[in-house]
Amino acid sequence: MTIILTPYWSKGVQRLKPASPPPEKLRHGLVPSAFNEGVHAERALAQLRGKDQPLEKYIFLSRLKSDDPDLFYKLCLENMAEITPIIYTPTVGDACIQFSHIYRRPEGLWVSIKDKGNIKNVLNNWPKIDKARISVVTDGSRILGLGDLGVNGMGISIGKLSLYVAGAGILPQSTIPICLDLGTNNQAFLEDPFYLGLRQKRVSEQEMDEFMDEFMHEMTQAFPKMMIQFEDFSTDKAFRYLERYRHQYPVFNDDIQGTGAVVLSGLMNAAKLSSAASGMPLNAHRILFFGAGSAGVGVATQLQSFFTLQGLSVEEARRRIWLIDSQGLVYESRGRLAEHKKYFARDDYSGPPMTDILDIIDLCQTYRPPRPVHHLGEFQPFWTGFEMNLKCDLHCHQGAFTPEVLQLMAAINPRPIIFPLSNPVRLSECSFNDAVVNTNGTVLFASGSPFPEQEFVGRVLYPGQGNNMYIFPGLGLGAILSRATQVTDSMVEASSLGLANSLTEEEHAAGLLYPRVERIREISAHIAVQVIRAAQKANVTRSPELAKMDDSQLHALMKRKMWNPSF
Ligand SMILES: NC(=O)C1=CN([C@@H]2O[C@H](COP(=O)(O)OP(=O)(O)OC[C@H]3O[C@@H](n4cnc5c(N)ncnc54)[C@H](OP(=O)(O)O)[C@@H]3O)[C@@H](O)[C@H]2O)C=CC1
Ligand SMILES: CC(=O)C(=O)O
Ligand SMILES: [Mg+2]
Repeated sequence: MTIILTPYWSKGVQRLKPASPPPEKLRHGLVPSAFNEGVHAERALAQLRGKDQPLEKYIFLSRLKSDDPDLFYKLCLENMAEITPIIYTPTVGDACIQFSHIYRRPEGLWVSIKDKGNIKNVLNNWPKIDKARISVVTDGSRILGLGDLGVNGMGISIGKLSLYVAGAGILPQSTIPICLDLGTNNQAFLEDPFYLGLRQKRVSEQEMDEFMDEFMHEMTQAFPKMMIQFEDFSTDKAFRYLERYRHQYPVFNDDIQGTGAVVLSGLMNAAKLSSAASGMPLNAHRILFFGAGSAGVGVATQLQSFFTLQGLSVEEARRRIWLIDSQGLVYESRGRLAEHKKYFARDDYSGPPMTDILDIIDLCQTYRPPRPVHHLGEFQPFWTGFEMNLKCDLHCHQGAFTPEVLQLMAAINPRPIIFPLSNPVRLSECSFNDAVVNTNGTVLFASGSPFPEQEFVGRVLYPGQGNNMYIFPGLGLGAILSRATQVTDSMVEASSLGLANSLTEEEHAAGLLYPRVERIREISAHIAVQVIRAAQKANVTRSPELAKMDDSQLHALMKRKMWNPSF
């Protein structure tokens, strides 16, 4: 039996925790005589499985994490496929909606607009200041596809950081979930007596800019070794703050860049499978996005950059992208467009607004570029659509990929690539089952939240999970260990290529687009090595000693640095 301190928020309070192996003299009388750690882990798993509702499981695990982090992470690591959907999407979506109701004890840092001018002191209250390495920061303004959840968004920062620990072996004490309380426009929350945030509407853009400038400055002062992940800011803020700080601080936006990387990776593997049927390389595809927000435009940007590496001109690459937003096809002459949509807006369509997805697919399919483009398959009569989006207040668009859409995709593609990436599950644009049935089993599928495998005419088909959770743990680990001063585009791209080529023979043979989640640590180590190499090339590292290591030494270092639960 060892004695450990309870987590930072109740400094000074001591609590007993069985540890392995328990020294006999401390142990006697403090635990039941037949207590055994192995059995205890099984007991905890049985308790978890005994709960009926996903939210109850979430609450159980959340309590377990604060009582006994070693046991919590042991269970996570040994049961990744079962536990990830509880601590992360989809259940974390319900947990965020209910956060103020299920709240039990503090976890993470809360910085509010009332702290403006005093943020330094708030950050300095963090007890493990010298250990801090990674923070996930949200302002709760666009949590998953659930809209403005105000400070309830803390649940997403907590969930992502649990995956940093489980998926990349970051020390639990090195993680800081942060929620910025800048008000909320969610009226139901403002009227909810249990709501944990300020009772005020969101502050103006100017006020938020001033707050963010102070916050970012103080973060790097208080935590000089910190990497910052921006998470689930609403579209305009996501783009604005990434641009504002990315060249000044080590920061990346998970929804724009992490999603760009994970989707490019899945698409590369999907294109290999589809090209076996069509002979068409990835850079010859046309990509249709359902949703033109931070995720859609983030992925489009990542793909465009990849296409240029594959030999397309910037203009040719741009023309591969088609965007749909809430008003339909995004094109220049449609009228005023938000800044982030302008670059990919079509300039070769000027008719009336197109709002029907089937019509847009037709237009995209029959589109011919203004100038002939040599050997890249531009004139092949099919395209690939993959799609994403949807906000919470738009529940009617859940299931936007109707049977007709799926059937049309299957009619024009031997292996249609369909990625319904919206989270959580209930906002998915289609289910795996619908995609399989309506494409006669030919679909190459990845969704944001997990779906079960399907049997189809005697074969088992596996859905992919195209979720940035495959990227950020490895990207963050690489950035932390190289002590990167910035997160460059090349580092993000390296994470994507690292993920794409991390599948085993067996995973390729099973037709998977992403590796099995049980291998997440191995994958994160692999990604981190690629990220470090990219950081070195870009001259943004502060760890010169890593440059002297070859890849296998670096890989071994990653493994050594990973924290393991001591249960
Ligand atoms: N799988 C993954 O790893 C990730 C998944 N996501 C998921 O993607 C979804 C979107 O995220 P994000 O892009 O950041 O959100 P944003 O709010 O930035 O963008 C949403 C986009 O959807 C469009 N839209 C809304 N309603 C409709 C509609 N009825 N028809 C067509 N388009 C519509 C919006 O149009 P308009 O611009 O006109 O308002 C906007 O372009 C969320 O569900 C999120 O959980 C996000 C990040 C990663
Ligand atoms: C996965 C994720 O980051 C999102 O849905 O916002
Ligand atoms: Mg997100």
